[in-house]
Amino acid sequence: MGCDPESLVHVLLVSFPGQGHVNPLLRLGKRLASKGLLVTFTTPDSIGKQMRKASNIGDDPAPFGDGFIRFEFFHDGWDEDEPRRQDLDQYLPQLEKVGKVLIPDMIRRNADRGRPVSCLINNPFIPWVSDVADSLGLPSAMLWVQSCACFAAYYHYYHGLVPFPSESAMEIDVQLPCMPLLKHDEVPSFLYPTTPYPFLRRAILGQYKNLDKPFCILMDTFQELELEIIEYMSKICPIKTVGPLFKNPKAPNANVRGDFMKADDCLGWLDSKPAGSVVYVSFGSVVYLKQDQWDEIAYGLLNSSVNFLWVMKPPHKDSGYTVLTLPEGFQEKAGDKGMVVQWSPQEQVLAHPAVAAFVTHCGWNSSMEALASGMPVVAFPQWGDQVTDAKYLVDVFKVGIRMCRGEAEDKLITRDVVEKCLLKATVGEKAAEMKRNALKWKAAAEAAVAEGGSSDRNIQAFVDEVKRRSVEVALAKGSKSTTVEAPEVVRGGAATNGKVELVSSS
Ligand SMILES: O=c1ccn([C@@H]2O[C@H](COP(=O)(O)OP(=O)(O)O[C@H]3O[C@H](CO)[C@@H](O)[C@H](O)[C@H]3O)[C@@H](O)[C@H]2O)c(=O)[nH]1
Ligand SMILES: O=C(O)c1ccc(O)c(O)c1
Repeated sequence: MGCDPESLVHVLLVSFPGQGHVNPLLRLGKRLASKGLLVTFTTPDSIGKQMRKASNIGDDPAPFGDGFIRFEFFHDGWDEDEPRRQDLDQYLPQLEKVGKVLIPDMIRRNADRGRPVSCLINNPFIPWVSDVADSLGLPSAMLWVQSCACFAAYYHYYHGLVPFPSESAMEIDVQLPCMPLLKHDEVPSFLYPTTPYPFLRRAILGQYKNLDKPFCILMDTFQELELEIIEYMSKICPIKTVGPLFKNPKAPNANVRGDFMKADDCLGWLDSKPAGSVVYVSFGSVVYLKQDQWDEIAYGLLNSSVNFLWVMKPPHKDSGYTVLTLPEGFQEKAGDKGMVVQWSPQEQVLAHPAVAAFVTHCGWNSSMEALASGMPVVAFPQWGDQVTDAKYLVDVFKVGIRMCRGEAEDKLITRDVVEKCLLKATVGEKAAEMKRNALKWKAAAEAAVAEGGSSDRNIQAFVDEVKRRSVEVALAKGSKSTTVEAPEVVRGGAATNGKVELVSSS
């Protein structure tokens, strides 16, 4: 292509500094860059420093497909070791105060260097980014990083459209349009009146206050996966599904990554294991289990005799969690059957033929990565959207079995239950059925992101719209515009809009 970054339409991606937020927004950035945009990714430098260290992020724009991606971090105004970052009720207002000054500064600096920004994109928890865009006369979009079902649940709660569990009726089921009936504990748990995390409810619902500002709500899901609810919510909000974002067929550049910690090398160990013989166990970046539950999982793994790869990430120093330990003699008993790491290269692990199943907390990134990798799951949700994702993985997508219902149940899952679930997910008819369904979702996910697929058409239409608006912005500002090619005609779809047929024994 041979063009220089300054000649491209420039979008600024602003991320909340959480792993589950950075990963999908950076993946979106790579997708947009591969379609010929200049993408700047920004988040506070407290996390930026960790990302630079873990992923060799350089200072120059990295070529990516037909475009470029570059990083620029900003200081959130607090000392490096400030513990208040762990308290969202304090940190989110601080981010807003600082960001409302520093993001416009960053945009002005870029304009001075011949890279005027044409559009801002944020993820949840930092809805003020669209206010910044508005104040500068720029369009904004938002990337929703959870399922459309959860988006709908929060939307209906926020607008009071259907009854949710309340202090006077704690255990009511919730019926949302175009969704299966959710039991009270399958609704995103931050909406329970008794949630220990009301600050997360406030953080998520903050986005809904500003939902009329972004011209587009991008989602890391795909049409075929959540067909009815996507169609329903699309009539209410300007939704474009663009997932699974971690699959980038046009530019699979694995070097640009957003990990906060360098992944331990476990792929060689996986290579040494027979196909379909390993269970991968990981609870994402924020969930931290109690020691007694950890012990039961440890014994369940040992007693089941399956090979396992287990992620045991260290807790954040200010999280208040005490460091988990493994039972005495665990590593010796496991021998070469088990590997314990602090952080894994999860995308590659899920794609590895040795892995048979994924014990997951059902964060949406992990859920999408599992579905799109054809990987059956054992659902171990704790809170938030995880309990809803678990319901979908098990009962709707039919790729999983349940090991627990969530933290709110306050129930110790014993080693016998862990062992039984591991065996059910790896051998026998149920395991085979889940694998068949998972492979169907993998194929559907690949079709969605392939050229002409539903997500590819949506991302192309979004890029075309950003280019069109960039001309308007430049005209309004009376400044010189970047060169904009005529928008490509949206191609006809190769993907079916039909349902993926699943097998089910229950
Ligand atoms: O050893 C590991 C463990 C995780 N990951 C990656 O880290 C991300 C984790 O994201 P997710 O599975 O969504 O979990 P959390 O980090 O816990 O995400 C938080 O944010 C998500 C988006 O809002 C929510 O869906 C979750 O419930 C919430 O816990 C994924 O991309 C994983 O591939 C690794 O690369 N290596
Ligand atoms: O979106 C969420 O549910 C969620 C909760 C806690 C986190 O730390 C996070 O990054 C996301």
